[in-house]
Amino acid sequence: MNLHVPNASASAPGSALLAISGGRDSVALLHMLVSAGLKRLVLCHFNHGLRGRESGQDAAFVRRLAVHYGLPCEVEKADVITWAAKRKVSLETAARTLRYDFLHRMAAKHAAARIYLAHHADDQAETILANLCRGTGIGGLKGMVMETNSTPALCRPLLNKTRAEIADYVQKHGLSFREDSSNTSPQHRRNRLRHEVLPLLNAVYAREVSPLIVRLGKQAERDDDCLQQQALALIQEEGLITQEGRLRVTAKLRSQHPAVLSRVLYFWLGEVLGLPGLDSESLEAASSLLLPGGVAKMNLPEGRHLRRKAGYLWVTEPT
Ligand SMILES: Nc1ncnc2c1ncn2[C@@H]1O[C@H](COP(=O)(O)OP(=O)(O)OP(=O)(O)O)[C@@H](O)[C@H]1O
Repeated sequence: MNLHVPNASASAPGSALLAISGGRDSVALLHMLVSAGLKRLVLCHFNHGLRGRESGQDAAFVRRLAVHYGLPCEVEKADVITWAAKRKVSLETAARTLRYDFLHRMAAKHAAARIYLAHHADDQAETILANLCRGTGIGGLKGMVMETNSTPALCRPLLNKTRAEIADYVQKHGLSFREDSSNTSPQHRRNRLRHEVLPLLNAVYAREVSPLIVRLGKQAERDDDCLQQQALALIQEEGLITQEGRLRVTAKLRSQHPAVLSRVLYFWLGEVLGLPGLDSESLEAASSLLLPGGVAKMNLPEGRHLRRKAGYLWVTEPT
């Protein structure tokens, strides 16, 4: 299997982490990364403790893999259930948040510039479909990116490979891995997409729909990048964002295509002000505040408000 592995040369500076569950995909990626010559790899496993004894056995399996490959290993356990209950979030959200927090701490500890994840094309199709059903804009249609610009970068070298290709690889190389019993539980929406929705779509359209969804994701990424660049150039040229974090409503801003407008608003509200829970619907509604004579106030998630007055938009915090 041809795999593009950034930073694989043995002389590359710094180390990299592999987020490893012990499942088929991350075990395959471990084998590929080592085969590609990546030497300074740290295996990182997060024990969510959600599957009783099975969770402990996964962690023990990953430790044995690390010994087998002669690589360092970090394992951490957290009480995901209590954490989720305290913050009133779903177990899935809590598990993801705590796992990424662990991975970022480990990246700092090992001065790692990259975190490898074993997401593949079928995961990508499920992610895009899930985003679609939650009410995404084009941004959500992009799904996951192969490599983020962040530090540390999140790298997904398997994103173009299908689950079947990875299964073939694992079989060909005789790799053993852990089966996750929760991967079949219909309690998780993700599993229902995987085991019920996608097979039904395949049957209805008499073809594999995942590659089509992945292709749409790539097109969305390209088009969205172009619109984002236009929006960022406009923000800079016009000096749209003030030091106090307000948005200047200029004639040039108002004359923009709605696709550019919504990206200006997303950049301002999401990236600069860091507001959570912005979906395409609220961005569209926010665009209407830019129109002369349109509404001058709208509700934002978490009790905030967006207001327009005297040529500026700004956000008021909940009282
Ligand atoms: N417990 C964990 N500890 C560390 N990394 C994890 C863990 N669970 C998942 N990951 C990382 O996140 C990626 C995506 O997670 P996902 O839940 O889709 O994978 P999985 O089906 O549990 O495992 P795998 O991808 O290894 O078969 C994994 O490929 C792996 O890189």
